[in-house]
Amino acid sequence: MSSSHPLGRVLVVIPTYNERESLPITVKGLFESAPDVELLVVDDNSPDGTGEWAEQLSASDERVQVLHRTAKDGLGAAYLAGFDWALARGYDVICEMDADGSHRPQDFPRLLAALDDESIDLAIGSRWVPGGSVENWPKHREFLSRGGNIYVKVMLGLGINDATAGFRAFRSRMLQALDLGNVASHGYCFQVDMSRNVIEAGGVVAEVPITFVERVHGVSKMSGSIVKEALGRVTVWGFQKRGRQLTQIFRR
Ligand SMILES: Nc1nc2c(ncn2[C@@H]2O[C@H](COP(=O)(O)OP(=O)(O)O[C@H]3O[C@H](CO)[C@@H](O)[C@H](O)[C@@H]3O)[C@@H](O)[C@H]2O)c(=O)[nH]1
Repeated sequence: MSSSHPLGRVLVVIPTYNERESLPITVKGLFESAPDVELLVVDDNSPDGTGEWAEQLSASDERVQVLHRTAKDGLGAAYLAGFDWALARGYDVICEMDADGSHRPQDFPRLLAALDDESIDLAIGSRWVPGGSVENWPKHREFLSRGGNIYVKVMLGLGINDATAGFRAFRSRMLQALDLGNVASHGYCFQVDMSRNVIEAGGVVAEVPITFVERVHGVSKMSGSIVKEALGRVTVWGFQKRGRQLTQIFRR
């Protein structure tokens, strides 16, 4: 299918694990807000039938494709599979969006519009910039997200306020310039990993304020191991960065 979107062919990748109730609402909202984009659902063999539902939709809507994976293997691996799929098919813009309704479809056109500026390589829908907000998010999650982003800022100095955000639009040329085979993060740390890779490759990031809404259906896949992975990797990347800086200073 060829899209008539002014930015070219735009693909939204939605990773799913047990989102049977949320996904139909999200997809309906997405196509109401942006009828000229395409959708790839990357499902990790959800026991609740999410993948089957997406497959049925795909049969009746040519804008929708489904990538079935055999088992739950984390958000990062699902997105990487989706990016590979999309890059092999020549999309111009590749987006990330959660299935659970946290990313409001009405914010999506504003997110994409950030790429109207040719110099922007990645647009991030951000909770932690002026105008951004969260609704009904449990206090401990807000604390974790705010605290995590402060830690990322201190350790990595990326200049991004919401480096863990999962509502994103990448220009494909940016993804092509990255070594995606080296991105090993499984959980939400994947978002920090991608932010870091984009900045280190010289990419330009814009943050667009969004309202992040706590899901109504289903449950978050957040876990202790996801937090541990993020803490561990960000700490290692931070020390590696400082090591590189020190080496440069001593070489002068
Ligand atoms: N295919 C697949 N999808 C997954 C997996 N784990 C999670 N997902 C999907 O990834 C999306 C986000 O997962 P949630 O578990 O709903 O995330 P959250 O708790 O709302 O977390 C939000 O905050 C994080 C921290 O700021 C963000 O990093 C994350 O993107 C999201 O916005 C959902 O569509 C969910 O089904 C997995 O192992 N496999």
